[in-house]
Amino acid sequence: MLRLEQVNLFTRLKSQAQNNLPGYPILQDISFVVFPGDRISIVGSAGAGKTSLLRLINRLNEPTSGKIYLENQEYHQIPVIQLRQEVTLVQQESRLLGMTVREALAYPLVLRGWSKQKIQERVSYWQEQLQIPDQWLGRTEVQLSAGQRQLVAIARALVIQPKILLLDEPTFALDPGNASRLLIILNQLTQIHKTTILMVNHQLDLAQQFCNRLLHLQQGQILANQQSSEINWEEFKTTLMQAQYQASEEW
Ligand SMILES: Nc1ncnc2c1ncn2[C@@H]1O[C@H](COP(=O)(O)OP(=O)(O)OP(=O)(O)O)[C@@H](O)[C@H]1O
Repeated sequence: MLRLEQVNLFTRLKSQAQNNLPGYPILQDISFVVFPGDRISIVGSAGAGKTSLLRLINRLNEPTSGKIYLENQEYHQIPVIQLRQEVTLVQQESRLLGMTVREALAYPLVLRGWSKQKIQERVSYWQEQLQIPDQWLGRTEVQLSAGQRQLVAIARALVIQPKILLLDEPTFALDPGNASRLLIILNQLTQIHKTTILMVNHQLDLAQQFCNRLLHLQQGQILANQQSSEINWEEFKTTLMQAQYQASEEW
Protein backbone atom coordinates (compact mmCIF):
# COMPACT_ATOMS: atom_id res chain seq x y z
CA MET A 1 0.00 0.00 0.00
CA LEU A 2 2.80 2.38 0.96
CA ARG A 3 6.46 1.87 0.19
CA LEU A 4 9.48 3.93 1.16
CA GLU A 5 12.70 3.22 -0.71
CA GLN A 6 16.02 4.47 0.65
CA VAL A 7 14.53 7.75 1.79
CA ASN A 8 16.85 10.38 3.22
CA LEU A 9 15.88 13.69 4.74
CA PHE A 10 18.49 16.34 5.43
CA THR A 11 17.94 19.79 6.90
CA ARG A 12 18.59 22.59 4.51
CA LEU A 13 18.77 25.65 6.69
CA LYS A 14 19.04 29.03 4.95
CA SER A 15 22.56 29.58 6.27
CA GLN A 16 23.62 26.12 5.04
CA ALA A 17 22.13 26.71 1.59
CA GLN A 18 23.71 30.18 1.32
CA ASN A 19 27.16 28.83 2.20
CA ASN A 20 26.68 25.74 0.06
CA LEU A 21 27.03 23.51 3.09
CA PRO A 22 25.32 20.15 3.33
CA GLY A 23 22.43 19.88 5.77
CA TYR A 24 22.51 17.46 8.66
CA PRO A 25 20.64 14.16 8.50
CA ILE A 26 17.18 13.85 10.08
CA LEU A 27 16.25 10.52 8.44
CA GLN A 28 18.67 8.16 6.76
CA ASP A 29 18.15 5.24 4.41
CA ILE A 30 14.55 4.61 5.41
CA SER A 31 12.99 1.66 3.58
CA PHE A 32 9.87 -0.19 4.60
CA VAL A 33 6.56 -1.45 3.24
CA VAL A 34 3.11 -0.90 4.73
CA PHE A 35 0.37 -3.41 3.97
CA PRO A 36 -3.39 -2.70 3.94
CA GLY A 37 -4.85 -2.86 7.44
CA ASP A 38 -1.44 -2.57 9.15
CA ARG A 39 -1.40 -0.94 12.58
CA ILE A 40 2.13 0.31 12.96
CA SER A 41 3.52 1.89 16.11
CA ILE A 42 6.54 4.11 15.58
CA VAL A 43 8.70 4.43 18.68
CA GLY A 44 12.09 5.88 19.54
CA SER A 45 13.82 8.44 21.75
CA ALA A 46 13.18 12.19 21.51
CA GLY A 47 14.61 13.51 18.26
CA ALA A 48 14.78 10.06 16.62
CA GLY A 49 12.82 11.36 13.61
CA LYS A 50 9.32 9.98 14.29
CA THR A 51 7.40 13.20 13.54
CA SER A 52 9.63 13.91 10.54
CA LEU A 53 8.77 10.48 9.14
CA LEU A 54 5.01 11.12 9.44
CA ARG A 55 5.47 14.54 7.82
CA LEU A 56 7.32 12.94 4.91
CA ILE A 57 4.55 10.41 4.40
CA ASN A 58 1.98 13.24 4.44
CA ARG A 59 4.20 15.21 2.06
CA LEU A 60 4.66 18.13 4.41
CA ASN A 61 8.38 17.46 3.92
CA GLU A 62 10.04 16.33 0.70
CA PRO A 63 12.72 13.64 0.85
CA THR A 64 16.22 14.86 0.02
CA SER A 65 16.61 11.57 -1.87
CA GLY A 66 14.78 8.27 -2.22
CA LYS A 67 11.23 7.50 -3.28
CA ILE A 68 7.82 7.03 -1.69
CA TYR A 69 5.02 5.11 -3.42
CA LEU A 70 1.31 4.92 -2.64
CA GLU A 71 -0.19 1.82 -4.25
CA ASN A 72 2.72 1.68 -6.71
CA GLN A 73 2.29 5.31 -7.75
CA GLU A 74 5.27 7.53 -7.06
CA TYR A 75 4.35 10.41 -4.72
CA HIS A 76 5.24 13.12 -7.23
CA GLN A 77 2.72 11.71 -9.70
CA ILE A 78 -0.14 12.18 -7.22
CA PRO A 79 -1.66 15.68 -6.80
CA VAL A 80 -1.03 16.79 -3.20
CA ILE A 81 -4.74 17.37 -2.46
CA GLN A 82 -5.58 13.84 -3.59
CA LEU A 83 -2.66 12.39 -1.65
CA ARG A 84 -3.72 14.13 1.58
CA GLN A 85 -7.24 12.81 1.10
CA GLU A 86 -5.85 9.29 1.04
CA VAL A 87 -3.06 9.79 3.56
CA THR A 88 -4.18 12.06 6.40
CA LEU A 89 -2.07 13.33 9.29
CA VAL A 90 -3.35 14.29 12.73
CA GLN A 91 -0.61 16.34 14.33
CA GLN A 92 0.11 16.44 18.03
CA GLU A 93 -1.37 19.88 18.66
CA SER A 94 -4.51 20.07 16.57
CA ARG A 95 -6.42 23.32 16.20
CA LEU A 96 -10.06 23.87 15.28
CA LEU A 97 -9.25 27.36 13.92
CA GLY A 98 -12.08 29.14 15.72
CA MET A 99 -14.73 26.68 14.52
CA THR A 100 -17.16 24.83 16.71
CA VAL A 101 -16.73 21.05 16.86
CA ARG A 102 -19.79 20.67 14.59
CA GLU A 103 -18.28 23.01 11.97
CA ALA A 104 -14.83 21.46 12.24
CA LEU A 105 -16.15 17.95 11.65
CA ALA A 106 -18.17 19.09 8.63
CA TYR A 107 -15.44 21.31 7.17
CA PRO A 108 -13.47 18.71 5.12
CA LEU A 109 -16.74 17.64 3.48
CA VAL A 110 -17.94 21.23 2.89
CA LEU A 111 -14.65 21.79 1.04
CA ARG A 112 -15.49 18.82 -1.14
CA GLY A 113 -18.91 20.29 -2.00
CA TRP A 114 -21.02 17.63 -0.26
CA SER A 115 -24.75 18.24 0.34
CA LYS A 116 -25.90 19.20 3.85
CA GLN A 117 -27.70 15.90 4.32
CA LYS A 118 -24.73 13.76 3.28
CA ILE A 119 -22.46 15.80 5.55
CA GLN A 120 -24.85 15.32 8.46
CA GLU A 121 -24.97 11.55 7.91
CA ARG A 122 -21.21 11.14 7.62
CA VAL A 123 -20.43 13.40 10.60
CA SER A 124 -23.00 11.63 12.79
CA TYR A 125 -21.49 8.28 11.89
CA TRP A 126 -17.97 9.26 12.94
CA GLN A 127 -19.21 11.16 15.97
CA GLU A 128 -20.84 7.94 17.10
CA GLN A 129 -17.82 5.78 16.23
CA LEU A 130 -15.50 7.94 18.32
CA GLN A 131 -18.12 8.36 21.04
CA ILE A 132 -18.09 12.17 20.88
CA PRO A 133 -20.96 13.46 23.06
CA ASP A 134 -23.55 15.85 21.54
CA GLN A 135 -22.70 18.43 24.21
CA TRP A 136 -19.31 19.02 22.59
CA LEU A 137 -20.71 19.96 19.18
CA GLY A 138 -21.35 23.62 19.97
CA ARG A 139 -17.99 24.13 21.71
CA THR A 140 -14.88 25.78 20.31
CA GLU A 141 -11.36 24.55 21.04
CA VAL A 142 -10.92 26.76 24.11
CA GLN A 143 -13.87 24.94 25.66
CA LEU A 144 -12.29 21.52 25.12
CA SER A 145 -9.48 19.81 26.99
CA ALA A 146 -6.37 18.79 25.04
CA GLY A 147 -7.55 15.16 25.01
CA GLN A 148 -11.03 16.14 23.79
CA ARG A 149 -9.48 18.30 21.04
CA GLN A 150 -7.36 15.36 19.98
CA LEU A 151 -10.39 13.09 19.70
CA VAL A 152 -12.22 15.70 17.59
CA ALA A 153 -9.15 16.07 15.37
CA ILE A 154 -9.10 12.31 14.78
CA ALA A 155 -12.83 12.30 13.96
CA ARG A 156 -12.27 15.23 11.57
CA ALA A 157 -9.54 13.23 9.81
CA LEU A 158 -11.76 10.15 9.60
CA VAL A 159 -14.79 11.86 8.03
CA ILE A 160 -13.03 11.77 4.68
CA GLN A 161 -12.24 8.10 5.28
CA PRO A 162 -8.56 8.12 4.30
CA LYS A 163 -6.83 4.90 3.34
CA ILE A 164 -3.94 5.70 5.66
CA LEU A 165 -4.23 7.59 8.93
CA LEU A 166 -1.07 9.05 10.46
CA LEU A 167 -1.33 9.86 14.15
CA ASP A 168 1.36 11.76 16.04
CA GLU A 169 1.05 10.89 19.74
CA PRO A 170 -2.78 10.69 19.73
CA THR A 171 -2.87 9.60 23.36
CA PHE A 172 -0.44 12.16 24.82
CA ALA A 173 -3.19 14.19 26.52
CA LEU A 174 -5.45 11.28 27.51
CA ASP A 175 -5.60 9.49 30.85
CA PRO A 176 -4.72 5.77 30.65
CA GLY A 177 -8.39 4.68 30.56
CA ASN A 178 -9.32 6.99 27.68
CA ALA A 179 -6.06 6.28 25.85
CA SER A 180 -6.78 2.58 25.98
CA ARG A 181 -10.39 3.17 24.89
CA LEU A 182 -9.24 5.24 21.89
CA LEU A 183 -6.88 2.50 20.78
CA ILE A 184 -9.61 -0.12 21.02
CA ILE A 185 -11.87 2.07 18.85
CA LEU A 186 -9.08 2.62 16.30
CA ASN A 187 -8.35 -1.07 16.29
CA GLN A 188 -11.97 -1.85 15.46
CA LEU A 189 -11.94 0.76 12.71
CA THR A 190 -8.99 -0.84 10.99
CA GLN A 191 -11.01 -4.03 10.86
CA ILE A 192 -14.31 -2.49 9.70
CA HIS A 193 -12.94 0.10 7.25
CA LYS A 194 -9.59 -1.51 6.48
CA THR A 195 -7.95 1.79 7.44
CA THR A 196 -4.19 1.51 7.75
CA ILE A 197 -2.74 3.36 10.72
CA LEU A 198 0.78 4.55 11.50
CA MET A 199 1.01 5.93 15.01
CA VAL A 200 3.83 7.58 16.93
CA ASN A 201 3.58 6.47 20.51
CA HIS A 202 5.84 7.08 23.50
CA GLN A 203 3.92 4.73 25.79
CA LEU A 204 5.09 1.23 25.00
CA ASP A 205 2.21 -0.43 26.82
CA LEU A 206 -0.17 1.32 24.44
CA ALA A 207 2.02 0.53 21.44
CA GLN A 208 1.97 -3.11 22.46
CA GLN A 209 -1.82 -3.06 22.86
CA PHE A 210 -2.34 -1.41 19.47
CA CYS A 211 0.12 -2.52 16.84
CA ASN A 212 0.62 -5.54 14.66
CA ARG A 213 4.02 -4.11 13.70
CA LEU A 214 6.59 -1.94 15.38
CA LEU A 215 9.04 0.46 13.78
CA HIS A 216 11.86 1.47 16.06
CA LEU A 217 13.75 4.60 15.04
CA GLN A 218 17.05 5.71 16.48
CA GLN A 219 18.94 8.79 15.35
CA GLY A 220 17.03 8.93 12.09
CA GLN A 221 17.51 5.29 11.18
CA ILE A 222 15.34 2.20 11.41
CA LEU A 223 16.75 0.02 14.14
CA ALA A 224 13.98 -2.57 13.99
CA ASN A 225 10.91 -3.30 11.88
CA GLN A 226 9.20 -6.25 13.53
CA GLN A 227 5.91 -8.05 13.80
CA SER A 228 4.40 -7.40 17.22
CA SER A 229 4.09 -11.14 17.87
CA GLU A 230 7.86 -11.59 17.41
CA ILE A 231 8.80 -8.97 20.00
CA ASN A 232 9.86 -9.74 23.51
CA TRP A 233 8.09 -6.68 24.89
CA GLU A 234 9.58 -6.71 28.38
CA GLU A 235 13.11 -6.86 26.98
CA PHE A 236 12.30 -4.21 24.40
CA LYS A 237 10.88 -1.83 27.03
CA THR A 238 14.13 -2.06 29.02
CA THR A 239 16.25 -1.52 25.87
CA LEU A 240 14.23 1.50 24.80
CA MET A 241 14.28 3.01 28.27
CA GLN A 242 18.08 2.71 28.34
CA ALA A 243 18.33 4.31 24.88
CA GLN A 244 16.03 7.15 25.97
CA TYR A 245 18.10 7.68 29.11
CA GLN A 246 21.28 7.76 27.03
CA ALA A 247 19.70 10.20 24.55
CA SER A 248 18.68 12.53 27.38
CA GLU A 249 22.24 12.35 28.81
CA GLU A 250 23.69 13.32 25.40
CA TRP A 251 21.18 16.09 25.12
N1 LIG B 1 12.31 21.95 10.46
C1 LIG B 1 13.42 21.46 11.03
N2 LIG B 1 14.59 22.10 10.85
C2 LIG B 1 15.71 21.62 11.42
N3 LIG B 1 15.77 20.51 12.16
C3 LIG B 1 14.64 19.84 12.36
C4 LIG B 1 13.38 20.26 11.82
N4 LIG B 1 12.44 19.38 12.19
C5 LIG B 1 13.05 18.45 12.94
N5 LIG B 1 14.36 18.72 13.04
C6 LIG B 1 15.35 17.89 13.76
O1 LIG B 1 15.17 16.57 13.29
C7 LIG B 1 15.35 15.62 14.31
C8 LIG B 1 14.13 14.73 14.42
O2 LIG B 1 13.00 15.49 14.90
P1 LIG B 1 11.57 14.84 15.08
O3 LIG B 1 10.66 15.92 15.60
O4 LIG B 1 11.20 14.16 13.84
O5 LIG B 1 11.86 13.77 16.21
P2 LIG B 1 10.85 12.92 17.09
O6 LIG B 1 11.37 11.53 17.12
O7 LIG B 1 9.45 13.12 16.62
O8 LIG B 1 11.04 13.59 18.53
P3 LIG B 1 9.99 13.76 19.76
O9 LIG B 1 9.75 12.39 20.32
O10 LIG B 1 10.77 14.64 20.71
O11 LIG B 1 8.75 14.43 19.23
C9 LIG B 1 15.65 16.43 15.59
O12 LIG B 1 17.04 16.45 15.77
C10 LIG B 1 15.12 17.83 15.24
O13 LIG B 1 15.88 18.80 15.90
